[in-house]
Amino acid sequence: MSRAEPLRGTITVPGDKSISHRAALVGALSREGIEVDHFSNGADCASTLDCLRRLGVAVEREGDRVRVRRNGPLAEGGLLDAGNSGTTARLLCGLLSGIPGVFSVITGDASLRRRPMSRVVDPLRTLGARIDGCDGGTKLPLSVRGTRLTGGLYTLPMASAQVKSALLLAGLSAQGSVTVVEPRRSRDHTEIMLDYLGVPLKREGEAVAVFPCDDLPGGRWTLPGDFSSAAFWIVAASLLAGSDLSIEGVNLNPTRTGLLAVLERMGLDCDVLPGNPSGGEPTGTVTVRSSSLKATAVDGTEIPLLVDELPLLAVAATQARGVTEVRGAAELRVKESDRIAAMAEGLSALGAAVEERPDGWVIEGGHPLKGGAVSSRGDHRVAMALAVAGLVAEGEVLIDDVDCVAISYPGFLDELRRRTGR
Ligand SMILES: O=C(O)C1=C[C@@H](OP(=O)(O)O)[C@@H](O)[C@H](O)C1
Ligand SMILES: C=C(OP(=O)(O)O)C(=O)O
Repeated sequence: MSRAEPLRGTITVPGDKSISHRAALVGALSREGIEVDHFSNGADCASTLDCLRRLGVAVEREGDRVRVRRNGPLAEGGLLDAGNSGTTARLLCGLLSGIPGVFSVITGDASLRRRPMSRVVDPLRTLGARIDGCDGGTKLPLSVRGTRLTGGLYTLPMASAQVKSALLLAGLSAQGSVTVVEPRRSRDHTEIMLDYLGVPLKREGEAVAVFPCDDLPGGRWTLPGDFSSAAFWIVAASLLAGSDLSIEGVNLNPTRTGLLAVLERMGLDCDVLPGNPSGGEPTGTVTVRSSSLKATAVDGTEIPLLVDELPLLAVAATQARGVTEVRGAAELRVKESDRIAAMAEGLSALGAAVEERPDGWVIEGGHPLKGGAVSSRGDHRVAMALAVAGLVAEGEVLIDDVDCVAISYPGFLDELRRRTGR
């Protein structure tokens, strides 16, 4: 089979998925509402918009422009289907638990119904939330009977932007302030957005506090490209000889760009050109050239800054000189699939030397990849990471269930084929 063509020129990626969810949810708490351009075209954010429509929120979508506005009190939502989206389920759970008189049941697809929900249910219950669900409220479906929550302080046992954001959204309709303390900073898009819109918020180190606010100010802005989607192009360009690719208008929030720091340590040849901030978020252009990578070690302190990019880092590690070790990433076992097992299985099937650990991998680089049949396990990030591995494999790589890519990046595989010929 022919080799993949180098990646050259410029590219843009879909609007940030995490920020799109948040813009929609914040809009639902505002009579003025939000209007954003470059809203994510992924299925996860469509799930958030569908849930909000069911709650009687005014949602309009024209291409990648989305308007969301609170249209009177929220209606009984009935059954809210978060699909494959952990962010939708967990953030909605927080938002709805504080709205008196609104009863809803949040559910999701088979993957989401396996994922842990006690991480949001337990802290919300300490504020007085009335939530029940499968396995004692640890799994979806969850029933949420909205009630006036108390304020309080919650110290998170793990760095999780979803748990933090669920609590902050709940706090906006509580009786007193809600403070969340994280062991390490996770993505801070909720804080940045509330601050950008002028919602009172206090940040001190890893603590953030919100105050009751029954009608949020609205706003209009353009969302940056999703760094997690750009990441596939960054790694692909670094691995393909002769590449020189610029990804424009991408979010450069340091709580998201941990992969760049790790790859730079591995010898990535790249430039970052800052652009204009959008909605309070830093953005810019990332230019990547083919690079000769060497191994590195990543531990728990860095994990929150590249949690969704770890499957892709595993691919880069198979092509680096030396042994790369990723530790402290047990969270990957409770994502859309068990991403530690999925990548160990997939990359090993292609000839990589990958040892699976409870909380990561040990990967000996430099073994040439061959073709083969691999499983995405229905997980969008696994499917796309394996597609990037396929670019440098000697034979054809067949990935099952690739439609899951539409969860975060619907056009990815077509664009990859068009640009690389593979
Ligand atoms: O808040 C968010 O938008 C997200 C937070 C992360 O999850 P955790 O909060 O579970 O770390 C991340 O993996 C997910 O893709 C999106
Ligand atoms: C883990 C992810 O998303 P979520 O938790 O929203 O399903 C992801 O997009 O990689």
